Amino acid sequence: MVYTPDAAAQNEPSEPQPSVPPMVALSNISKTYRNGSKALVNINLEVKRGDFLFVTGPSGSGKSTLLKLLYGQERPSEGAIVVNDHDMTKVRGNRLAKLRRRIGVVFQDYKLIPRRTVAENVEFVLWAQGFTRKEINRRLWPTLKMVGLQHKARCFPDELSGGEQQRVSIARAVVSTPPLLLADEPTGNLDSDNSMQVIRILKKLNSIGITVIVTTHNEQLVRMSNHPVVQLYNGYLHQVRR
Ligand SMILES: Nc1ncnc2c1ncn2[C@@H]1O[C@H](COP(=O)(O)OP(=O)(O)OP(=O)(O)O)[C@@H](O)[C@H]1O
Repeated sequence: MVYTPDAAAQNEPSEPQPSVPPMVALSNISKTYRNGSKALVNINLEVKRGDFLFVTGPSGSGKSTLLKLLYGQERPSEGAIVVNDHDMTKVRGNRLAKLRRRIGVVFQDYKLIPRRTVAENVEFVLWAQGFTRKEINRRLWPTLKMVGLQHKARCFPDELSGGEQQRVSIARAVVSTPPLLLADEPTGNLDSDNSMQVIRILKKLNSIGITVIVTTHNEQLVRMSNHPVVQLYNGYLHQVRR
């Protein structure tokens, strides 16, 4: 899977080329929820293919809303969103479902299936996408190894620590080698050692060419890295570090 040459080549980071469209482009995006809550105001943001971006900001500043717009769970009230060459304001139904398979998503609360083992949780994504048994096996083990959990394959989620559960959810998000990975507060429930481990894995995935966008309010994690940072504050976006 992620570490085989073919998968890596598929996502290979490339030199900046003016003709290559960005992975994510938001133009004048605003989002007001039905109750009148203004979550995002006039956001302009471009994320190039192969980039690693931190989105920071206090609670309620619009971080999760931004990611929800990127994977099509919410629609903007105004503006244009293009993700991996698709206009997210227009896609619906089956096309949206298909598009979402090309976006890995990691959540703060893991969202694992409780009665399925680690291996089954990760395999499930591939089954749902119609992969063959042979291909599932080919992808499963390198992915579990990448997150350091091959020895926990037969465990159930409630037999794992929080950090391990989060690593399963990362494995599940990337086992189908999506070109884009969104992680919404992936370290929110973890201590600092586990947080660092999660960020290291995300960086490793980025190094093989996956575009990664991570939201966090953990300033320490952001300071320890040299990746670009944007900050949301009351729905407004500011560039903090390029
Ligand atoms: N489904 C919803 N309906 C109405 N308002 C919402 C909804 N989801 C979020 N909001 C509001 O939109 C604003 C931004 O919320 P969002 O969850 O995007 O912030 P956040 O930065 O991710 O916060 P946190 O760090 O606490 O998760 C908040 O004021 C929130 O109350």
